[in-house]
Amino acid sequence: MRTSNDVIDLLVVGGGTAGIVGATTASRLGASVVLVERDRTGGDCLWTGCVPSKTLLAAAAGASGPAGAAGPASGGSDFSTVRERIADAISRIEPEDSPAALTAAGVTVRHGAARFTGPGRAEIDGDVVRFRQALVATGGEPVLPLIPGLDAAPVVTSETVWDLTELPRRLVIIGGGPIACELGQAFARLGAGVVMLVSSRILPREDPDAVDVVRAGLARDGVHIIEGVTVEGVTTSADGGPEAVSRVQIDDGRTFAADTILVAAGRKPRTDGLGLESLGVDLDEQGHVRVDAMMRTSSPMIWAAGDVTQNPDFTHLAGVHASTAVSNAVLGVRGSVSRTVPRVTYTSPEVAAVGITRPETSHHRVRTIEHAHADRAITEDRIAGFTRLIIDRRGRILGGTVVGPRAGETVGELALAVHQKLTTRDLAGVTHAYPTYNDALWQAAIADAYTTLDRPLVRSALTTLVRLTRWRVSRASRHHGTDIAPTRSRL
Ligand SMILES: Cc1cc2nc3c(=O)[nH]c(=O)nc-3n(C[C@H](O)[C@H](O)[C@H](O)COP(=O)(O)OP(=O)(O)OC[C@H]3O[C@@H](n4cnc5c(N)ncnc54)[C@H](O)[C@@H]3O)c2cc1C
Ligand SMILES: NC(=O)c1ccc[n+]([C@@H]2O[C@H](COP(=O)([O-])OP(=O)(O)OC[C@H]3O[C@@H](n4cnc5c(N)ncnc54)[C@H](O)[C@@H]3O)[C@@H](O)[C@H]2O)c1
Repeated sequence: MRTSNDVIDLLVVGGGTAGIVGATTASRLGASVVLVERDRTGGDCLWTGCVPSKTLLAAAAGASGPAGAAGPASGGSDFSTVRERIADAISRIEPEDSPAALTAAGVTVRHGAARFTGPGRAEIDGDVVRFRQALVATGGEPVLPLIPGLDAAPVVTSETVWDLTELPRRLVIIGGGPIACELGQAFARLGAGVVMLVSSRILPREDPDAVDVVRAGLARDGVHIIEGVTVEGVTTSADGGPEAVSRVQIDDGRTFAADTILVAAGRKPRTDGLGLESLGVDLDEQGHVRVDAMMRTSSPMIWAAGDVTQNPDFTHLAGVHASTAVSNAVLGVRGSVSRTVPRVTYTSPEVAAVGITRPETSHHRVRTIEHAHADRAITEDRIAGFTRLIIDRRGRILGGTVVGPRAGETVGELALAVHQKLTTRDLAGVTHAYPTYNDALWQAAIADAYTTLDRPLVRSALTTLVRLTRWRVSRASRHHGTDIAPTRSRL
């Protein structure tokens, strides 16, 4: 065991989005920083998450599976093209997350698995490191539910699905969250037969009306969705391996054949074996590190960000939270993270949401613009969808949902409105370009702002203003000898 006498300002454990943003921010602020990564810097987002999944979706959009014009892209060569496209996207983004880029930003990168051994001390594969403060950014990993026979079946998760060299012919997906929906649709569009078995409904966090639109989109692409079921067991004729044919049984007795089973039934934090107990860091029942709004853990000088915490698993949140955590740590300030968190599921159509998505009191009102009334959607013949706002009695926008093409782009403006506590009058007063999809957001705001005109006080003030203006205009025109006043005033 080797011990360094240097005490570093910040030890960052994990080199995913949270670790990279945390380490580079702290270094920029002038701290001495060591980042430890046991595998590859870049983390889930780059290697097995956002980047490959969004590239897969983009590649599949051109294929359009059983229902689309282009027909199935089931040939091995087509799938290898898809794989190449994914590898290419990763390789183009990877340099930004590389050890070289981190080193250039002033961060010392160590390869190895870190473990805390006591206050201010950690071990990296046997070497002792001493630190003043630490950021825990070890992320999370897929949960494998306890289903009899699953361990002997040809199972992939979001970590291993990228290793498939052939397009599955019969893919059964266990789960119905964003991973299941995005990958399920992409594989169906590429030509795989896809069955999705979900214990809840799909996308349980989203507005049910929006989910209806997404569900119809998935079904149109050939995804067979069965919700509210329990997967009881899996039997496999061969012993794992790519040739294995499994049957997945659900609680009503039906079985579904699969050459590949994608388990996308939630994720769990990576906190086992980290030695957090030696520091007195509190974990929740699932093992997430508990953090407050300043990203402090229960142990002084230990901070955490990203999927390892109880906050939602999003790359944007991992980055923003890590930046807040290390700024607080290094500068001794007390910044808090915003509670306004947009999210997007990149199915076709996309569903995006921010803030509250349902009225929470009788004073909250809902404004919905169906995309059948949005001219851009009509011109593109993609009218399935809507833009919905939740508004308080003072007209402030509390949140909303957009489902339809490019919903993920519209939600940025909605997030700004929620974050800045803007009213529908504020939004209505901003000219939006025509015809765009976020024109629907503008229409919803205008429709709501107009309703304030119907309030008795506003109505009476407007009537008075109109009468006054009519009188002024008549008087001015008489003065200039261009009498346009009606012969009998309606005043
Ligand atoms: C299929 C899929 C699609 C996704 N799509 C999106 C999306 O479109 N948009 C979005 O916002 N989010 C998306 N996500 C979620 C997003 O990927 C994560 O929220 C994000 O990557 C979390 O970053 P992180 O830094 O917290 O963790 P990670 O990226 O998991 O990084 C943690 C790192 O810590 C390392 N590590 C763990 N333990 C140790 C240790 N003891 N010592 C040293 N190193 C250690 C790991 O090797 C890993 O590299 C997706 C996720 C998946 C799986
Ligand atoms: N576009 C994005 O931003 C994006 C994309 C992918 C993943 N992510 C992040 O990763 C997280 C994890 O995604 P996820 O899709 O794995 O999980 P999830 O926790 O969001 O959803 C899990 C789903 O699986 C179902 N399920 C759980 N156990 C089951 C079982 N035994 N049988 C059948 N169904 C079961 C649940 O009912 C739920 O529908 C997401 O919540 C999200 O934060 C984000």
